[in-house]
Amino acid sequence: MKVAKFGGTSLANAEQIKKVCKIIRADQERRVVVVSAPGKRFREDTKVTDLLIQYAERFLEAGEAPKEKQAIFARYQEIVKELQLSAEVGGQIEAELDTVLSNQKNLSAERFMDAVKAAGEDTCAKVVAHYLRSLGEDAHYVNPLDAGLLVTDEVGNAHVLPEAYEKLASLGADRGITIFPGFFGFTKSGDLVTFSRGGSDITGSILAAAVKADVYENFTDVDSVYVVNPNLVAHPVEVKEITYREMRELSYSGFGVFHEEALIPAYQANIPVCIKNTNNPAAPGTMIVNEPPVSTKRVSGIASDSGFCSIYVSKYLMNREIGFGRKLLQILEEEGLSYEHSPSGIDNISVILRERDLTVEKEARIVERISRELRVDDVSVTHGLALVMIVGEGMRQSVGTTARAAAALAQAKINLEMINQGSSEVSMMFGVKAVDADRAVIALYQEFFCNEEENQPVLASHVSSVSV
Ligand SMILES: Nc1ncnc2c1ncn2[C@@H]1O[C@H](COP(=O)(O)OP(=O)(O)O)[C@@H](O)[C@H]1O
Ligand SMILES: N[C@@H](CC(=O)OP(=O)(O)O)C(=O)O
Repeated sequence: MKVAKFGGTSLANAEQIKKVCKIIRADQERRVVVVSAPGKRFREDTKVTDLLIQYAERFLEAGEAPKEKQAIFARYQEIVKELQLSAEVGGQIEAELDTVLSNQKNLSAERFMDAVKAAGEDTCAKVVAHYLRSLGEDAHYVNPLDAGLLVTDEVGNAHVLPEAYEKLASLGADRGITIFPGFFGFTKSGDLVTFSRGGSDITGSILAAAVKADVYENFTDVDSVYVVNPNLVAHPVEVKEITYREMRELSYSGFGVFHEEALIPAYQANIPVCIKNTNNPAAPGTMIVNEPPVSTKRVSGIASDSGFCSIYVSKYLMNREIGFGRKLLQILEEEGLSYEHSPSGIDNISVILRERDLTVEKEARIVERISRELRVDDVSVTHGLALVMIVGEGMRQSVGTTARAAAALAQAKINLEMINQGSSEVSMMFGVKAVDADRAVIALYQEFFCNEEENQPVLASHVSSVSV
């Protein structure tokens, strides 16, 4: 059995939904289908999820938001009309959507926001199920509450609870085609909570693990994952196969094509993931697998993400001071901050954080506490950083990758704020000024992918020899 997830771009309008349904009908193994909310129809368009957020913000501010509500209804009305669903079905779908948008009673502002956001996927799932039925298929919408998709109570950032998998397993035995809305689940007390943005990928992965699917197909709008963001480099090299570990690093570092948290459920259940194109389903796509291929390129991908800052701390003989690292991280913990990376030297350490988590007040308090409580020689904060990551299982087997990357960046006149090799040895991180990030990615792409000889395949670590 296959679990197929279709992203917002695949469901942006009636024409796209028709393509999606054709894909579902083309393979009887596609029995569990996860859908996102309609995405952008063209570059300047607004995703339905963003329209819903605008609506909820305005509603919470003014007690009503008729213009914003109409924009949402208009998207679904157009889809319902072009799919030639009956007026009765259209009316029912609209009434159910209206109930969610108008019902703020007994809900806190943040719960209302999550309920409204989730209505994008929920309504879309109902539309797709109705359309498939109009084509004669035995398709049914399933609500995550009834199915048992239990999640933590972290509004806008839920995580699946382990007991959800057992409950969701029975979806595999359901008759016909299950159409399941992505992006949200329910707490044990029955409150709706959404995953983080882009989280329909996570729903698909959870369902694939729960029903022990043969493959989790993730349909989007590109033929494959590319070694670099295709918005940055025209027609970059395609990735045919990539490991969970490489993809996790690259998703974390900015590959927007697949949510970074979506790999874990599939990985733990050993379900291969295939990224495919709704607009070109015949293309083989990219397989995300457990082991690297027998011969693997040293670099599998290059990504970058901005919005980081670094707290630099130096103190003579820091290496001899037992508990220094713990005390430093404890200050961050007490300020409610998680950290991303922490490169260190003998007398100094840097802690990299997401900038959005560090308010001006928190920063001042942290700097003051580090100076006073840890009696350091120097503490400073650098803002506006981007992390550029080169990732590849083959890096473990090859020497000189860091030197080549650093030389390529130097040649492009990009100043390195820091270098950090991931402990797994499949990634190398370069901290650069955010304004230099795109140039850095392009320079690294040219270094590792524009000269084939320079990125010759090396043997993967699990392979001791190849027979020819
Ligand atoms: N390395 C990459 N490979 C492929 N696509 C990428 C990569 N990095 C970023 N993207 C972008 O991810 C987009 C697909 O993700 P997204 O817009 O979230 O799709 P969906 O609506 O299907 O969820 C692509 O159109 C592409 O612009
Ligand atoms: N619609 C939600 C969840 C999602 O996964 O969307 P998409 O498949 O368009 O990335 C969002 O925009 O965040």
